[in-house]
Amino acid sequence: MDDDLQKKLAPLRERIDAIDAQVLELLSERARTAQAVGMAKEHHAGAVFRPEREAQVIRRLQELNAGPLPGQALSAIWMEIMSACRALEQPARVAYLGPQGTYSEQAVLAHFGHAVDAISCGTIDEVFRSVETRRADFGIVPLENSNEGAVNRTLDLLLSSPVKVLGERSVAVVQCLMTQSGTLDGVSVIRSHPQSLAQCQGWLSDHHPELARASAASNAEAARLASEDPTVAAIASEQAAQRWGLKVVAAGIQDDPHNRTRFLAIGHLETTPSGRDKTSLILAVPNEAGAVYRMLAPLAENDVSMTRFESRPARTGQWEYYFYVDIEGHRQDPKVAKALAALQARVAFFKVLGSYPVSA
Ligand SMILES: C=C(O[C@@H]1C=C(C(=O)O)C=C[C@H]1O)C(=O)O
Repeated sequence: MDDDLQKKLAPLRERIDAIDAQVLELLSERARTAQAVGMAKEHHAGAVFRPEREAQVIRRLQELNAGPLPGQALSAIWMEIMSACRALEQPARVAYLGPQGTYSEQAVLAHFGHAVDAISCGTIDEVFRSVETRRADFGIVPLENSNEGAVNRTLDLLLSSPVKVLGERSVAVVQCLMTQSGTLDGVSVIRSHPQSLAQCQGWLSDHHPELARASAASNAEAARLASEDPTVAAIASEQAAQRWGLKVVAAGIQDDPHNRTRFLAIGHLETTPSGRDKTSLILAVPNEAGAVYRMLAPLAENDVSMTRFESRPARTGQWEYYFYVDIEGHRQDPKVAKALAALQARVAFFKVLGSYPVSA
């Protein structure tokens, strides 16, 4: 390295070393304090993971932040700090739709941090079952994709399962084309989950109309298959490429550059209000004129905003539907509580899936 540069860097690096030592000292102090919280909770049989508190910690730091680090970087750093502190109390066991390298795994790490026992499941049903039987403390399930719409299996299981929704996490979907060699030489087929193939169909038709497309159980499974067969290319996340030792041929090939998937965190916890929350409900009304209008009136009357409305056939063969409704606010907020009480009195079916912090 050139001498001049060396001279400039040496004192700056010394300064960084000194700062890191201070940061470490403070982190250790924070971890000891979190352990004290853990002991108090154990004494009172309180839950280790408190989503509303974690949301507040991150929101407060976002407000305090004067830069230069962007807010997103702070959130990611503090998520890991809290994850490590939590793990001193007890590492969370989190079930997700595997295998490793799926966007679901990314959602686990973004929502709970890396200091967790991530349990890979073969199906969305298995994720729910793992939480219900308490093999896992929490689960992460895909709810909707900004391109492809709702994940129906998740909607159906939310209806029948006793688990609660305790958080949401949106993950940017960046689809990558990958092979063993990093080129498409000798490749005859592109494999991926059908939803991912659908998300990239414009790009594939423009760039590689000659290559056959075939479905795989998951993107990560497609990557695994490609790692065993040089004639297979996979569409999956960059993490899957790393996991299976593949090279990326093209990145960001999804037709919509803003493609995102929203996941829900499920478990047995009831969260308390964090200050900015959402409540998810399932409702049904008799199949008659004006019923949906009347069903929703208590929300408007109590000034509660609806942020999502989705219907799903009730499978009675009668053209009846379940409505999946998200509203702003926590079920313990007075105006939400009032709206929900009025709503419950007018519907044929009423289920609160949970109230939880709006994700940053
Ligand atoms: C330390 C606590 O326990 C966990 C860890 C947190 C943290 O590290 O800040 C926050 C909430 C909990 O998930 C707490 O409840 O305050």
